[in-house]
Amino acid sequence: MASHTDSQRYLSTRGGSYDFSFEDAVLKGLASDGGLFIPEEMPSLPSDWQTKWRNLSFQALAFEIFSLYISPAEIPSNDLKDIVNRSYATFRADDVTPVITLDKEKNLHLLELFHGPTFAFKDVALQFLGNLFEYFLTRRNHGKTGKDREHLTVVGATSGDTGSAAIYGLRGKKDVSVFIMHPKGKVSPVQEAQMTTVLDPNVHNLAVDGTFDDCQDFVKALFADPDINSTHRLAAVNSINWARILAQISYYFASYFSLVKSVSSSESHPVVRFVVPTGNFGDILAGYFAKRMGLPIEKLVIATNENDILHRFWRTGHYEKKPVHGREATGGIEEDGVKAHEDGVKETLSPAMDILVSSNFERLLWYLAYDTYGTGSVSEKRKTAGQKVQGWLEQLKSEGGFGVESSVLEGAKRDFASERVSDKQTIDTIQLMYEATSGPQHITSGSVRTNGTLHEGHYILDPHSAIGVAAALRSAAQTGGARTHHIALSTAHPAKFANAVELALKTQPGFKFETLLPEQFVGLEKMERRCTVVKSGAGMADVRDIVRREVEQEKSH
Ligand SMILES: Cc1ncc(COP(=O)(O)O)c(C=O)c1O
Ligand SMILES: N[C@@H](CCOP(=O)(O)O)C(=O)O
Repeated sequence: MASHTDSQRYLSTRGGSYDFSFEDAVLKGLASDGGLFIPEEMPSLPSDWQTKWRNLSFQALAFEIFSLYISPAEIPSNDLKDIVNRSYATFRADDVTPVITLDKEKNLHLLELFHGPTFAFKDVALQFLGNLFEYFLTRRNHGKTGKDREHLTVVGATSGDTGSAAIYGLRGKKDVSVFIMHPKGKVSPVQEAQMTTVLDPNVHNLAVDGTFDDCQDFVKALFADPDINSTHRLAAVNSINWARILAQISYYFASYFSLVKSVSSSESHPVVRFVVPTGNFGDILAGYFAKRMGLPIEKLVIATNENDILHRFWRTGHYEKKPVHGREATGGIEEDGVKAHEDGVKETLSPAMDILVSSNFERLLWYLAYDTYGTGSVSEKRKTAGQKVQGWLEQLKSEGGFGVESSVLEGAKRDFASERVSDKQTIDTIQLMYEATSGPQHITSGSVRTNGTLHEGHYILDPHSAIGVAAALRSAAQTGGARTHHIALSTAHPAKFANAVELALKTQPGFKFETLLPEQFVGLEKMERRCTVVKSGAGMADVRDIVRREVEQEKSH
């Protein structure tokens, strides 16, 4: 086990690229063998963490957690504290990620993660990552001028939220250009406006004629391309970047402490399930790290929309882009009566989760392989895990899917459960929660904010958060409700998703969507925009040309 001051090293999930420092892992983003970085050691918590950390502020808690992964030799403690404090000073909530109680009888709580600059959970990690990039570059470029200065070309893919959070985390930062690809016409109007109205010269939006997965494939292809890598230093802002996962671990601990402090003394060790609306598997993976580190989480519940590759994996042990009939317990028809879609990604009312292949699932696969197949020394176990992951991902690429042995699936089920929530159930849940919360008295712990999520005392969920709440209610029914606390992660503000919210609430007396709009969104749609279109049929080389051209133009100004 690593201690507080050891230098944590990072390895690749595909077996290669060992022995990177935190700085290398953050600046490289993706390992050169195509794998994702994970820490060599799962750090152990201090023996007195429950008492020592219980009353810390969010910032102080984040600092303690980050210090288990980043040695002071890499980032001196005072510098790390300063980075953390600056990252969360931009949040509108003093406690950064408050917890509220939606249903006291059912012990259903909501972890509000949308109080950052772009009103989505991504801000928690991307404010931090933006400041980290700046810190490393300032240090590397000290005393350098002109061409000697290191310049980062950040490339990211978004289904709507990562893009604006990355742009807000990096706009105007010296020595950084940021390129964000979004699927054209498939993000919400507010999300599109949030990204494309940022006119700082270092911000470049690309609208790709395709899906989020096409954007994510372009990002991975650019990282694998020797040509662009010989001229540009690429960096990642998606959750393939380890720092994204690390930053998200904090709120699992913070919300656990909020809960412990709010429950009665007879429940000093409450049974807790976290329910996470899931797409790229980054958010829930941070919960998995928290659990492996020692946070007492009974289960992590994956909540998918109708793009349900992960839910099908937990049901069948097969990770397949297309559902394979006969493998589904119900022959392709889920128990909720919704037929699994046949091809590609489906456009749903929760667009930020319209993802076919979840990039961070690879990190979990590595741990499952390590725990299931590892024998011999630690390095032999790591090697075997890397080989297994490599084999599964090759199969995913060549055959569109792979299956795992039952022992691997059992390992996955030990820590996770899964639920799939249809569009109809999403709408029903927004309605249900609106009607069930008829006044602020229903929200009994944490700080209730007048940030637009309440309308005359009724709580308004965004569609992604509604998926988490729907899954939490099902899980509560299965676990016998009250004994288990469910903390559902609320990942975005409802004002970002007019379509679903209006659909759900248009018949509610007196409801007007405009009243939800935070002042930051008012008039956004009329502002000047800048965006380059990547036409259908374009390849990685076309995107590479755009990146080269726009970086050149930016530098010449
Ligand atoms: C609002 C919202 N909820 C949930 C998710 C899913 O999170 P993850 O991709 O980390 O699984 C995303 C994006 O991915 C999102 O933007
Ligand atoms: N839902 C995300 C998709 C990208 O996920 P990431 O967490 O890997 O950046 C988005 O909103 O862009």
